[in-house]
Amino acid sequence: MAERIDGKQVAADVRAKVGEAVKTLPGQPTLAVVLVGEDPASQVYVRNKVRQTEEAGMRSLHHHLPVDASQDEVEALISRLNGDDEVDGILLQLPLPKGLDEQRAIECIAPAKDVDGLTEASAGRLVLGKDGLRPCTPTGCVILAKSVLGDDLSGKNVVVIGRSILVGKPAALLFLAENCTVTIAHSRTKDLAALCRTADILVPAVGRPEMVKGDWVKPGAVLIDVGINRIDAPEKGEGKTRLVGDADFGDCEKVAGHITPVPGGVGPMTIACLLRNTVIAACYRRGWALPSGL
Ligand SMILES: Nc1nc(=O)c2c([nH]1)NC[C@@H]1CN(c3ccc(C(=O)N[C@@H](CCC(=O)O)C(=O)O)cc3)C=[N+]21
Ligand SMILES: [Mg+2]
Repeated sequence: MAERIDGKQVAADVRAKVGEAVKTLPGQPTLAVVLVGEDPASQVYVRNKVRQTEEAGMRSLHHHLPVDASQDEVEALISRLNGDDEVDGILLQLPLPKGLDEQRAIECIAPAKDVDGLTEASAGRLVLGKDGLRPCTPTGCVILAKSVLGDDLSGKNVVVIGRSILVGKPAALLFLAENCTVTIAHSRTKDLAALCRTADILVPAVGRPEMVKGDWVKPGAVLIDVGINRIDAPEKGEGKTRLVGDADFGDCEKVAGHITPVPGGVGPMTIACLLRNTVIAACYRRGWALPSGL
């Protein structure tokens, strides 16, 4: 039976390290969170981000625009935060309400404050192997893999399933930067199961509930499940739902060596890495030395 990787615990460890790092800095990093509209799930995420930012000893500013805010209003707020010397990081909560152009809005964020790592500048620096702000969920995947395999991932075969801008592509590049041998699988990949069985580290990130089965997994492999899918759960009662990953946990845990659960796996790491990026952004921008142990 696979050992469970406790993402909640690893995320708490990262946040504790961030908190320790913050104490050693000459000033207090500030994260500005921008929420547009009233999406209930986004409101929960934003509340968690604000709370955890403050728990790590940083300042958070919360900006809320109405659901009918125009593209110009969103971009004007971002420009103002770009120009505000107090602000180290800007998080534009996604998705934006219909009618707004997400990519254009993200592109307004000053690269130095891009704590989500989603601007063209951040993506370009990742491809070029330059230091910079890395996307949070993929960074969380690498940290989770290291939590069981140790810091040296060199030579590991990694299969990332999914090529999204937010997760799949940057995850592949981050594992490549760790000297892994990386394959990106996607909807046109032939014999996906056989390819997945070559993976020492398997990273499904497609948003398809329980797609990865036990016989896709190499015995002893590390399975980092990025999917967070809400599905009907009639066994819990009428109208009830539950969260599942992209891997069939009950099936895969019989084969894998280590496996992340959903919930409690990659999800909590995303926020922890956002806090970490806020410290990194503050240090780069203000010319502070990056604290060790981050
Ligand atoms: N600019 C931006 N950056 C983001 O990083 C971003 C975003 N927008 N919009 C929404 C998605 C989603 N996201 C999650 C963060 C934490 C959990 C998380 O902690 N999930 C818990 C379960 C939560 C539950 O029970 O619903 C877990 O997996 O254990 C999930 C999803 C960040 N996102
Ligand atoms: Mg695809």
